[in-house]
Amino acid sequence: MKTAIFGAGVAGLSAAIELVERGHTVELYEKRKVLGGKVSVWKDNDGDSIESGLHIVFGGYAQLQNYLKRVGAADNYSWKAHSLIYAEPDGKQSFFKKANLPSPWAEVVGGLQTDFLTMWDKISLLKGLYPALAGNEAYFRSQDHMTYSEWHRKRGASEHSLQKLWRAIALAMNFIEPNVISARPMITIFKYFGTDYEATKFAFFKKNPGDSMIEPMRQYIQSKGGRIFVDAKLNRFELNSDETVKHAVLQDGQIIEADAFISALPVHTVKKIIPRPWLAHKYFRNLHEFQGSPVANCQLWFDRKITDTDNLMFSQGTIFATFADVSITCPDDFQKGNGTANGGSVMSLVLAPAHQLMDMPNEVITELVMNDIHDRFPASRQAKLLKSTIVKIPQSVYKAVPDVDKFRPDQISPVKNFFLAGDYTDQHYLASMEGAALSGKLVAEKLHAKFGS
Ligand SMILES: Cc1cc2nc3c(=O)[nH]c(=O)nc-3n(C[C@H](O)[C@H](O)[C@H](O)COP(=O)(O)OP(=O)(O)OC[C@H]3O[C@@H](n4cnc5c(N)ncnc54)[C@H](O)[C@@H]3O)c2cc1C
Repeated sequence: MKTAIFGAGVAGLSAAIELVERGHTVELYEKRKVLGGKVSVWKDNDGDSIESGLHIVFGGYAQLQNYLKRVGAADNYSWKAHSLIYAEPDGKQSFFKKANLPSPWAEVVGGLQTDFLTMWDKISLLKGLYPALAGNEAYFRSQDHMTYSEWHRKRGASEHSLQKLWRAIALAMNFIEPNVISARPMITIFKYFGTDYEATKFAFFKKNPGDSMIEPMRQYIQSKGGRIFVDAKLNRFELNSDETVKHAVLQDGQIIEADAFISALPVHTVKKIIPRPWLAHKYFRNLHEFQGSPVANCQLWFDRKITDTDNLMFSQGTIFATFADVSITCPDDFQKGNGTANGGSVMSLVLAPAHQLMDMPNEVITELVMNDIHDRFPASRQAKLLKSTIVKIPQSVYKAVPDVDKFRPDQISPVKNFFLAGDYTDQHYLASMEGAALSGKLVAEKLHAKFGS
């Protein structure tokens, strides 16, 4: 059984791992020179690692961690202290620290001790968010018709906690505001956050996601006989008379024959390559319901440390939503002696919401970022900025807006030899590395069940 997979992000790589292990002949085609998709990392001319985006592994990412173990990368990430850290003006920090108790007491006691919420915030949150903590999947799905802001206000939770606490979470999860994101993913996260201590721990890759995860995945797939081609852009599918795929055609005209074809492309690309006859199926037409979230990642190299925080940070009222000093959190890469790093901070910052940044010159964006950095990290005012980079992704993960969840497609399509994988396909996580990993597992299991090896 020969399977051709298009797209070497986490979804395509995960599907390849599963299929080579089941004895399939696997060929993986990636349009870029670098693997990993939204998790990709490459070196610039100075030898510095440039990330598509700062990436965190959550304790609840069981499937992703399973793959990291299988490919020999279980020691390539490290857990950080279990708290949400908010960078405040003038270098202050506020914390939501989980207490050392079983859930939900860890969260209740931690929440009550939090200094950046008022007593009214805390009481209204406890009362207002209860249905989320007690809810199940059916309840979460039933709330998908409204935005998170609507849900929050309807539950009587305070406006201050919405802006202070949950706005940062919405921006971190999906790069969109709470009055845009659906209530469903947010309250699903509350459930995890409020009831499962382990699920909400987070870890950083010791080097970067490329070296610590994508490279071991590549090596593993190739060691099992899988073949990976880069600079290999899928152009189109040509069909048999029964509308199954006859073969795929790459941009350079090369024809790819296989028994089964998996698209592990981002949803905005899949929409462009779906052959016209397939649009007779609602399954394929539904893909047009998805829009990508714009996001940008900024990296700043300083000549000295501007923070000593070894963890993810959030902030409100800044151009960046989540960020970290990767010279501290990812010590095996962004440290003294590597490229531009000279012992100073290397800030990696996710800029969101980012729609207004997509056409802005990078120098202007860097200036805006630096203003906020000076405000949140006063030590940076004495530091010299050695270098900055910006990566813009106009269409990253799909926008989890109200009523879009129901359009997430199953991995099995109505076309007998064509399958979908990707973080946007139907699995129980939002678009994320775990969602992509789950989609890769599901597509391989379903394909294998249908065809065998
Ligand atoms: C800034 C940022 C920060 C993030 N932070 C986190 C985080 O902390 N934790 C987390 O879990 N998730 C995070 N995510 C989300 C996570 O990166 C994605 O959900 C996940 O990586 C998506 O994987 P995927 O394989 O579904 O898609 P992709 O990564 O988009 O992979 C698709 C692949 O298809 C390739 N491709 C496209 N067109 C073609 C073509 N025509 N032919 C061949 N190949 C093609 C692409 O180059 C790409 O390699 C973040 C995302 C961004 C952008």
